[in-house]
Amino acid sequence: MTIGAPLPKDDTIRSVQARLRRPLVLVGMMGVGKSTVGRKLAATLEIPFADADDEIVEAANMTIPEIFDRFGEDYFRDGERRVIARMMDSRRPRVIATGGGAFVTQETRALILESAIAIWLDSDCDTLVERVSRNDRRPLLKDGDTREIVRRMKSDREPAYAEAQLHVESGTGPHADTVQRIVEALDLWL
Ligand SMILES: Nc1ncnc2c1ncn2[C@@H]1O[C@H](COP(=O)(O)OP(=O)(O)O)[C@@H](O)[C@H]1O
Ligand SMILES: O=C(O)C1=C[C@@H](OP(=O)(O)O)[C@@H](O)[C@H](O)C1
Ligand SMILES: [Mg+2]
Repeated sequence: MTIGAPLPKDDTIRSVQARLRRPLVLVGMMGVGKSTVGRKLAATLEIPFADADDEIVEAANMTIPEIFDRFGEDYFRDGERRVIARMMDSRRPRVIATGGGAFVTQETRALILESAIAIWLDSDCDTLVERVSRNDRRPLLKDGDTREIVRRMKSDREPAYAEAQLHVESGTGPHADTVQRIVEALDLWL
């Protein structure tokens, strides 16, 4: 009997670990699960995890809503690009979760594609809306109807996300299901 979500087979994990030579960078819409799935993916592959948003907060010594409020989105994107550029300096394998807009900035996207393996995590709008509604830490959602903003943003951003090397569904099941799909996609791709 299997209890809980399936985990990738040990030999698949070991085979991916042995062939991984670059960081894995999770990209995709806010609420898709980059931060939470990313942490679990890193634990599964026994490699370090970092969240670019956390590094921006640390570097600026301000929360993300404070940065948007005081300096605006362009300033945030510039800081995000610099933080991610620094993170790409080391090519050692690790998992990096980005904020949803990072891969949409052309220069940041080019940096990631050159140095890492980008994995586009994708969910339908209903799932995204449900997940982002769990907290109010995302400044781009504060003015207007969340469903409408998410729908428009997803459609605007999809051409950029589609440049990622891998595309993996982050469905309504447990996080471990998404981790399993990522490991399987890497096993085929590497
Ligand atoms: N199967 C799942 N995959 C990803 N996230 C999930 C899943 N189930 C629930 N969530 C939740 O969705 C919310 C958003 O996840 P988060 O990792 O912060 O997304 P992101 O970093 O992409 O904005 C969190 O509360 C997370 O626990
Ligand atoms: O999609 C975006 O533009 C943003 C997503 C957020 O990160 P998550 O994708 O982790 O929510 C954060 O970087 C900021 O609020 C902007
Ligand atoms: Mg996140």
